[in-house]
Amino acid sequence: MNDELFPRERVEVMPGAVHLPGWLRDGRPAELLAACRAWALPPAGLRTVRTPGGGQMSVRQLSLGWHWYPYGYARTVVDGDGTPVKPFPAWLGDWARQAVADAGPSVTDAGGPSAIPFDIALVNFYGTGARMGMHRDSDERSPAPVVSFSLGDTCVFRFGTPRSRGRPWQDVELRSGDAFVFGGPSRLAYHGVPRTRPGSGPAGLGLRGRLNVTVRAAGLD
Ligand SMILES: O=C(O)CCC(=O)C(=O)O
Ligand SMILES: [Fe+2]
Repeated sequence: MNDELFPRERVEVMPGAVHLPGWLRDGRPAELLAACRAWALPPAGLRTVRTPGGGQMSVRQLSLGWHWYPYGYARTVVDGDGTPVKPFPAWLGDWARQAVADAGPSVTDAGGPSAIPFDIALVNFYGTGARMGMHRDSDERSPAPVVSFSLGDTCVFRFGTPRSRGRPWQDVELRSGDAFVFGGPSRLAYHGVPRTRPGSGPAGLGLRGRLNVTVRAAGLD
C-alpha cells in the first residue's frame, strides 16, 4: 500500500542511478517480506558476515542464487554453514526487470531490460544501529544494473560516484516499498547506508527493522 497523499516522483540522483519511490505496490511488500522470512531460516539462512580484517558487518545477510562472501561469490555458504545457497526465484528477476524498465534507459549500457539475466539476490537485515559503509558492488562480472528493494524502516541511502568513497554524494531517504536502480555510468559507484530510522516503517507490514534486497546478475557460470 502506498499511503503517501502525493506519490513521490522518480528521481535520477546521479547519471544511471534512479530512485523509484513506492514502486512495490499492492501485495508485493508483504509477499517479499514473507519470502525473506522463509529464506532467513537455516540452512543457508541469515548470518553475521565476518570481514577478512577480523571485523563483522552490523547488517545480517543471506544470499540467493550465488552466495556472496567478502569478497567473492560461491555456490555454497563457504563462510558459514557450508550448505548450498538457496535458489534465486524467477519472479524476483521479473520484478527487477520491470523496475529497470521503469527506471529508464540511463541505467543500462546496451539493450533493453528484458534480456537481463538476474540470478543473485542479497538480503540485508538492519536492526537498530546497523549501517553499511561506503562500498562498490564490484564482485559481479556483468555490467547489468543492480536493483534494490526496501522494506520496513526508512534509511538514509548515500549514493556517490565511481571515483571515490568521498563527496560528491546524494543522500536519499529509502522508505518501505521503494526501489532504487543503479547501472550504466553509476554501476560501480560507491554507496552506503549511514543510518536507519528505527520505528519508522509502516505499522501494517509487521517488520521491526529494515530489509533490503538487491537483485544482481553474476555474469558467472
Ligand atoms: O541496504 C541498502 O539499501 C544497500 C545494500 C547494499 O548496498 C548492498 O547489499 O550491497
Ligand atoms: Fe551495495
